[in-house]
Amino acid sequence: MAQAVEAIKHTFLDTKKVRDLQRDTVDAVKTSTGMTTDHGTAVLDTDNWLKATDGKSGPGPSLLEDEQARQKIMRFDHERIPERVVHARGAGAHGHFKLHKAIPEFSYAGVLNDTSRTTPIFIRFSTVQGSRGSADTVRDVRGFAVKFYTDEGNWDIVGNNIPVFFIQDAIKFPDIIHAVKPEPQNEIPTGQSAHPSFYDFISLTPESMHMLMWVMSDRAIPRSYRTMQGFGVNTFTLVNKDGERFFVKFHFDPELGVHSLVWDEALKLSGQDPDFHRRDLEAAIRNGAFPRWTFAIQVIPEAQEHDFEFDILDATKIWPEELVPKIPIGEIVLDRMPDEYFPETEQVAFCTSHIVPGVGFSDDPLLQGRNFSYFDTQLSRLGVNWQELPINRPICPVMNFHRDGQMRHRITKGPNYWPNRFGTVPPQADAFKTQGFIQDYPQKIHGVKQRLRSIKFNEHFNQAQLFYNSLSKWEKQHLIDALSFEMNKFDEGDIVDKMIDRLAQIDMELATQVASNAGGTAPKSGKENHGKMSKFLSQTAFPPAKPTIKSRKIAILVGDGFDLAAYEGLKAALLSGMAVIMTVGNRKSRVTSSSGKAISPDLHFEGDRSTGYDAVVIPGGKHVEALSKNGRVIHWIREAFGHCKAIGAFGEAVDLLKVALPLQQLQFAEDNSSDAVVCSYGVVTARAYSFPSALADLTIGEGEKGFVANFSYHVAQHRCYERELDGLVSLVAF
Ligand code: HEM
Repeated sequence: MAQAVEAIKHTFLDTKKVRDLQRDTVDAVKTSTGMTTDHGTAVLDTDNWLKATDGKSGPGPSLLEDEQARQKIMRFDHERIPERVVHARGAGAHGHFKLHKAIPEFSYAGVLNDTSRTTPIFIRFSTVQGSRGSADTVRDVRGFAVKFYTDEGNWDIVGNNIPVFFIQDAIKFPDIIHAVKPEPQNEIPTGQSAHPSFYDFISLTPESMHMLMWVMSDRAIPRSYRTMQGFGVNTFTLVNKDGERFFVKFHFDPELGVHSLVWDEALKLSGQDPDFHRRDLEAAIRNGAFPRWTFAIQVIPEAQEHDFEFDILDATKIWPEELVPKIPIGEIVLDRMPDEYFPETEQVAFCTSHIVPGVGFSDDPLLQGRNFSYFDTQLSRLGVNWQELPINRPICPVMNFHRDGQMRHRITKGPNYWPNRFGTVPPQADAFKTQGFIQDYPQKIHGVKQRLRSIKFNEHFNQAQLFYNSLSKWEKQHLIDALSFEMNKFDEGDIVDKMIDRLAQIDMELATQVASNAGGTAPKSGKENHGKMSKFLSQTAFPPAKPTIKSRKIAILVGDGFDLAAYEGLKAALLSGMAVIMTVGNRKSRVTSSSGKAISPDLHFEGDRSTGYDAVVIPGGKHVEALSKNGRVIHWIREAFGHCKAIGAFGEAVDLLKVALPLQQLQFAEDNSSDAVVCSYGVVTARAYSFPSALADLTIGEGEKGFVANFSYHVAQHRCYERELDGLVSLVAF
């Protein structure tokens, strides 16, 4: 799908990492050099292999001696490297971190204390299950991995968009991943957990049930990487100058609020635009709508480790914000796309073991295993010198006696061992001490070796219940629908029944509905639901800071005879709110307005679908007559309605909506002489209309004067799920 975007000039921050990468960046377009081999000699012909010929009857065999041809083929033969064993599909972007609030009381880390710094970052978002070529919008956890290039070394927070994990101990990671990846006998299904192996495993692994609730919720089908929360998941520690230690969890909250696709839309997008999320990220950054997240921490002093009914080192548990409030301390911003995917996004390598002084690990058994796994996997994916790659190397000096190995880049003069007679490159313990810091926190440990888990790790359902109870009505229904969809995909009834029994330990109503939908046996008994709720778990708890249409994608539908003044006024008003506007017409070549002037739409109805947009709007004009008889246009409107998106129409176009959505419950503007705006289930209509003259002051709000103010408000609300709750969606075919 072509996605022309309105180009708005923007600049990225020129950070130390941006400058560092320039050392290894060349611009093929600007170079004055002609083509050369890898060893620098001139290439004369890149189209014809050197052939033996008698000079009369044409070319004979290709000659092995042709070094240039051999090099070209051999280089190509070895272009691929192993994809990541998990999180293979991803998209990355550069940006920076600004600390707003220093936290010396918790940590002496420079990056968490110096508010004057701009710390460069690189983020890679990913799906977990699918291979590199799988679709973006599958139901899956999303990776949210952040590399901070701090002045004290690289710090990686390798998180997800879900705050808990499937398993408690890293030793089970290969099992859960084997179970969720495609079935071993046929490599089916790609990018999906809807298969018996996954449900077999989790029905036998009750610690997975909390995470399962999150994965079956709308969190696992985000609208955009830009509308996801990020969570460090594991428990880390912070140490302050006085040697006091704190447990910490890391959070990223999106400026745009948390917003998801609906399942039918996600399924369709997997085919219509498998690159939906990476395209969205790139479009936003190139348009200057830089994605932003607040960086926040939750902190528990070491002495309070055992004060909770759950174990704070258990990665299948959250720290409810009612008990441990989040402290916002800074902001991350993404403002630059990579110049080349492979050397940056593919070769970036994150390690949970990459922390900076002032940040430490905890005994979280999942984290401890991760600290081994990431470093280890980079060895086979990238080789032993992977930390020298431009995207991975720190911006601060690196100096040690690690040497050699494949693809060693750096040349170091002098000794390669310690101690040496020059006293060169000493360990920095003394320097640390004189600054009053401790590098290795003297943590007390138990004295017996056993394969065991903490007793509190045995409780698996309280927080699964808390999450389920905290969802809005529509979120609960989506979760039930998701489980019903997934378990519809296989016939192993015993697995379904085992799952129903597990679900009954969360909520009887949930289990009963899924059993009915997925053909399982209705549960007879379960665990009592404690009924507790948290205010911070539903997506509805994370609206945008203020209503905005910034970076939202809006389609304006037009056909021959559209009202040009109305179209131009509408477009200008929406652009002033920094929305991304695409005009979709009955063809891409010139569509003529009622005044005779023509425009060239960005796309045409057949070549695009409503799924790629946040909202659809139709200006008035005579085009309405033809559009009302165009099945594809009717489908555009019905599909946007079914996916609960804001829909707007004004002037004659209100009649088009009445044809497309003939539902008694919907109200439309009727009085041709009035500019009153009618908002009904996120469908916004007005007969008479005018547009704001001072476009810089686009007002957004329900009940404000004017069509655009009200339409924009409903776009800003993301979706109108009341349509589902009141049964309107099921009345429309889409
Ligand atoms: C808290 C639970 C976990 C979270 C939040 C998490 C998150 C992530 C993320 C975001 C990535 C992708 C990094 C990138 O974009 O390059 C990743 C990759 C990976 N994870 Fe995890 N993971 C978790 C648990 C584990 C565990 C328990 C293991 C193994 C013991 C593990 C092993 C791996 C491996 C091997 C990769 C591929 C890394 C690469 O090739 O660069 N993960 N994980």
